[in-house]
Amino acid sequence: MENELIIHNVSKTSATGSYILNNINLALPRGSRLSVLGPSGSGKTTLLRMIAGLDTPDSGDIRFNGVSILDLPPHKRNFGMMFQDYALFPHLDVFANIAFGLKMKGMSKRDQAPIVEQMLSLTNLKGFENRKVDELSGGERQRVALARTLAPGPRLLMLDEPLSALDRVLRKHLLDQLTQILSRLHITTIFVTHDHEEAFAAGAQIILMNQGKIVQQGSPDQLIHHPVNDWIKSFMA
Ligand SMILES: Nc1ncnc2c1ncn2[C@@H]1O[C@H](COP(=O)(O)OP(=O)(O)OP(=O)(O)O)[C@@H](O)[C@H]1O
Repeated sequence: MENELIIHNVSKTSATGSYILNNINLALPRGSRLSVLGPSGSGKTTLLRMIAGLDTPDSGDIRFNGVSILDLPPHKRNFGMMFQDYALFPHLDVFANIAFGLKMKGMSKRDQAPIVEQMLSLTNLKGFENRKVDELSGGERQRVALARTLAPGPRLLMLDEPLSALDRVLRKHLLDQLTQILSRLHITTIFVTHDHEEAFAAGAQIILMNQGKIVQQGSPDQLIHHPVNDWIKSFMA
């Protein structure tokens, strides 16, 4: 399958000279789902921010459909990113939250409506249009955030710890819901987490990061049964 996103020799160092990302190489086929797994501080969010255009590498290249995107500002990349805290607008209702990106694109309210309808149906939120976001449960907020991210039709979807704000008990259930929604979409997706179970459920391929490096890439089975070093063995245990 053709690779859609290519990350080539990407590195970034901090002001003190230590690596935040150390020679990252990655190729994602169109429609694939990748989980980025690693402990806190391993560089997962920085990698997403670079793909999104919110941060720039010191060296290396990021290409989408064969074209370098490093000079494109975030809004021109047409990628969707959902953050840990969802960053919803509490004073707006569900409809206005989902329509936000469409409004920013200058789309008329008339044209927004059918897209918002489609998103409400995809995320099982029909009937919630006029509810204020601060009256919703954590799981409902998560689905509003997903609907808002998907409404403008992004070419790539990035989810940064999408379950971390939720109750432990709810997580498994919501992870199932999230993966069901994603499997209906056929959109290339990158799912960042520090939780093995979430990583395995969300992506067919996993990259395991530590100290700014990809230490192993493979299927859940390869990571569990064939860890390439002792650090990975103990992290997976
Ligand atoms: N702009 C920056 N300048 C200096 N150091 C930075 C910068 N951005 C991130 N870092 C450092 O780089 C490392 C990687 O951070 P990053 O947020 O990417 O990790 P992470 O794997 O997403 O962690 P978490 O799971 O805690 O969110 C951390 O040690 C962080 O403190």
